[in-house]
Amino acid sequence: MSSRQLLLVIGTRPEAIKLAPVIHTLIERGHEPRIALTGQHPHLDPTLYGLGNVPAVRLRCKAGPDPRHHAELVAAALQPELRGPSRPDLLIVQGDTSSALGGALGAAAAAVPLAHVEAGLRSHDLALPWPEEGNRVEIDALSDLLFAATEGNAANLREEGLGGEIMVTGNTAIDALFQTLASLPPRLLDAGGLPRLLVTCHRRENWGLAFTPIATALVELARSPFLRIEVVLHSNPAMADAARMMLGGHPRLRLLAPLDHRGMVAALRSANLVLSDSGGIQEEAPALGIPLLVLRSRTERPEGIASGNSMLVGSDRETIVREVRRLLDDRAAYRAMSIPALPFGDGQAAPRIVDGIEEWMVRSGRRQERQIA
Ligand SMILES: CC(=O)N[C@@H]1[C@@H](OP(=O)(O)OP(=O)(O)OC[C@H]2O[C@@H](n3ccc(=O)[nH]c3=O)[C@H](O)[C@@H]2O)O[C@H](CO)[C@@H](O)[C@@H]1O
Repeated sequence: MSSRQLLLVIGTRPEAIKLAPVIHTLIERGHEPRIALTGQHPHLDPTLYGLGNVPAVRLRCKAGPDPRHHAELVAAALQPELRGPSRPDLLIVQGDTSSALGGALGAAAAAVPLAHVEAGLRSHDLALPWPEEGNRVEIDALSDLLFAATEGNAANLREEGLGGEIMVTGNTAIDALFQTLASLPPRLLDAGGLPRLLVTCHRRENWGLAFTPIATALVELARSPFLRIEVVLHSNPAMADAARMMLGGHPRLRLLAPLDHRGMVAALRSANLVLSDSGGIQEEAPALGIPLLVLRSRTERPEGIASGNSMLVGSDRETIVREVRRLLDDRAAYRAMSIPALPFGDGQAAPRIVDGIEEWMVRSGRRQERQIA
């Protein structure tokens, strides 16, 4: 079975975090996967995710202002890989980036079967977030294998009547979270320390001027000497520059350079409250039992809200300030949001995904044998 070729597309940090458990499981089971690094995050270092020894092809497709154009660049740059002597039997993409869409378009053009990890996420609004919602819809429609993280995600796919095979696996974000947690030293109790508010913000709808109400809310919250606020900057300069300009130099607002996954999980684990528009953090915070206020007006991850761990606050200054203060003042409301829950998976998504891939390979091998006979 290991002679079958598997190629996984990775463009950004979250794709590396979420595909690493799948790649490690494939290797443990004797497969020899390869990765295609698209260049969307140009400084992405595979060694940080334990992927240093995985054969990699670098596509060098820098992301520009037009994500569709980037997807098309990735699709074109993949063609020699998809049509040459190392043509994969299956191309695997994850999530909703333009790299993932590029992988899917490239696979379709070269008639290479496609698997989508984290299929079926839907906000049901193409603008929120743009372009990710449209990317997901398009990738799912092109996929032969659809690995849905939750039953809700699978139901979204069934409603669309797609042709691919659907399997509910959990999200590999939770596998990665548990693995990273296991590598951290035990948490020291910060007895008597000030409550910590951890903030991340990078969605396109919060870029530039749209970040102003969020920044104003943080400055207002920072008036309290009884709160520590830490803002983790994103590697995207558009976001980091806006945050530095609007928040830099404030004595009670610490701006942190982007963290590696260990650093981020450690920061999440020791926060009292998180404010974020990140998809991955919406999955991780409930598992850690850290209340999360989501800086978006809609989410494709309603499971975190249903489990009581997160709440949508959008980007309205007043709502953000009110909800942060309420949770810090109202012990019962805080406690209700801090019960750890696993609505996105139990940490065993990668073995289920690899089971699905192996079963699919056996079936497709039989189909090919029948065609030859
Ligand atoms: C619309 C949407 O929701 N799209 C998502 C988008 O990604 P995102 O919004 O989740 O992106 P980020 O917030 O950058 O990443 C999150 C991960 O990064 C870790 N992290 C964070 C800050 C840091 O300084 N250091 C870190 O290590 C963090 O703990 C977490 O694991 O693309 C993914 C791939 O396709 C999709 O899966 C996913 O739907």
